[in-house]
Amino acid sequence: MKIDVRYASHPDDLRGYDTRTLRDRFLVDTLFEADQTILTYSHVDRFLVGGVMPVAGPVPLKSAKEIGTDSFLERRELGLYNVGGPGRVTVDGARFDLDPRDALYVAQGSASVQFESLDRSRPAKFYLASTPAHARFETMKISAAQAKQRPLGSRETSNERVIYQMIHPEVCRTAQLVMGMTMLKSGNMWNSMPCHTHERRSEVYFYFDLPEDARILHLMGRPEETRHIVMANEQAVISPPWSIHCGVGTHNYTFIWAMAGDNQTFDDMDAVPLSTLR
Ligand SMILES: O=C(O)C(=O)C[C@H](O)C(=O)CO
Ligand SMILES: [Zn+2]
Repeated sequence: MKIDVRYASHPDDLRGYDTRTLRDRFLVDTLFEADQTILTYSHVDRFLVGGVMPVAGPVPLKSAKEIGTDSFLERRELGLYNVGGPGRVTVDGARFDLDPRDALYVAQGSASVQFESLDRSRPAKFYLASTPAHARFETMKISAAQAKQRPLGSRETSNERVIYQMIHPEVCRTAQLVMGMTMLKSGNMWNSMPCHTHERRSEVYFYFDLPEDARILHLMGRPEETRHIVMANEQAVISPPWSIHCGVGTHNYTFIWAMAGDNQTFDDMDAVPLSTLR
């Protein structure tokens, strides 16, 4: 298991960041390596994000000194998506088979979690997001068909997309974690534009379904002082509570968003008028 620790930063710090520093602080550039658990521990809302790609055999989810408990989920909850081939997650002996784009919420207090691929020639890739949890709720598998779907945007503004709210209070109860998937329609490149902030919550975006030679320009920073991070397929980016988070691709793509903080109110966003962006 590998864990990279990221500290929280003050918005004013961004003024002095060069490209390398910006990427080191916010970009999670590698999530999947065969039979490895690759995690990033962010001090922003104590988010843990990462990936597991089991190839040779099952991979267990282990705790670590950075997490500070005997088992990973002793004081945390976990949301995950399969973005690879067919896979299986076993939680305290209960098996959950996940097709591509299926999600699983794993309850706080679950003692053992194990990941495996059902077809070694097409390994499963599990994208994980975990946050501290004060209470235990039900472990639950959620497919895109069970999601609360919210179509948004238009072709004219190149942001026609569907938001699939999956680990969301109306679908699956959690202590604080809220997760979903946004799929852009073909020919549409912009996500989350017009953009927003929500100081009550922080967020992590994980981009996938992007061709290898395509890129996304992810925008972050305070609305009046923005920066961009050039991102490739299957990379994630941490958005502190003070930051906008939106992007434009050279091709359409899908992304998984995960939020944690003071509320679970998806629509509690502070819209940023385009005229104020700098
Ligand atoms: O496409 C979008 O717009 C989104 O998916 C927005 C994210 O869900 C988000 O940032 C929620 O706060
Ligand atoms: Zn947001």
